[in-house]
Amino acid sequence: MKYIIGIGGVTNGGKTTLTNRLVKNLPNCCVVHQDDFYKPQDQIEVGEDGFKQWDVITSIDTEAMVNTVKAWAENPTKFARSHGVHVSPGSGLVGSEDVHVLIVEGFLLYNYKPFIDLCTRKYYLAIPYDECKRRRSTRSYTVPDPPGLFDGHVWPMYLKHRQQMEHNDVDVVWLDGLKTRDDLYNQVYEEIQNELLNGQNQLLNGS
Ligand SMILES: Nc1ncnc2c1ncn2[C@@H]1O[C@H](COP(=O)(O)OP(=O)(O)O)[C@@H](O)[C@H]1O
Ligand SMILES: O=C(O)c1ccc[n+]([C@@H]2O[C@H](COP(=O)([O-])O)[C@@H](O)[C@H]2O)c1
Repeated sequence: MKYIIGIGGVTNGGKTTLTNRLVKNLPNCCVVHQDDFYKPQDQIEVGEDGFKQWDVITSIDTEAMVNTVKAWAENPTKFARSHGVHVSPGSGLVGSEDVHVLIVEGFLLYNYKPFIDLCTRKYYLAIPYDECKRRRSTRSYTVPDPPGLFDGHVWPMYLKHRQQMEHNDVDVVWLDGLKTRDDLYNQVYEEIQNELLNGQNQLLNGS
């Protein structure tokens, strides 16, 4: 059985922190990071505002990302092994080779329908403006933020994409990124485990 879990939401909402912990603890779990699909820097457009437009969907090779997710779905065992993920042998119960989980983590996951359609469950981490700006100011990206980028580009694009997602009625599970790391992890881990158990029970009951 295969489960694709999206961990989306605002920049610095805690997506990577939550993802890293889930990946360590879920059975046969692989991960895809949306940031790894950024187009080369010279292909990132400069907007009328003078900023490089990092926070728009066209800056990401979404097709390549979806193809990677599909490659996992075609053969999760092969994908896991080629990405150094240990695959546990088993009998069909949770924790066995028959259960495979892929976590896809990124800030613009739910504005691209081909990806939305692949997801079993879609989480969305949100934090308020002040906290987001504070966390972002301590972060160093491969390309450092120029002065004014957060207020001039990052936050307005976040609001725009979030509105678009809500307008399209994407059925996300909202997560309050102000909760502690432990609380977030425990909530999401438990929900995913329940989903895996339900899937196993349905299989055992033949439904
Ligand atoms: N639940 C949390 N509470 C407080 N700080 C957090 C929490 N989760 C992550 N952080 C911190 O916020 C920053 C961004 O976290 P990260 O997981 O990299 O976010 P994202 O992947 O969403 O950009 C890091 O400094 C991280 O330690
Ligand atoms: O990863 C990169 O190469 C990169 C280069 C420039 C900027 N970024 C920023 O990465 C942010 C998304 O990643 P994250 O982990 O903060 O959700 C987004 O807000 C971009 O402005 C990321």
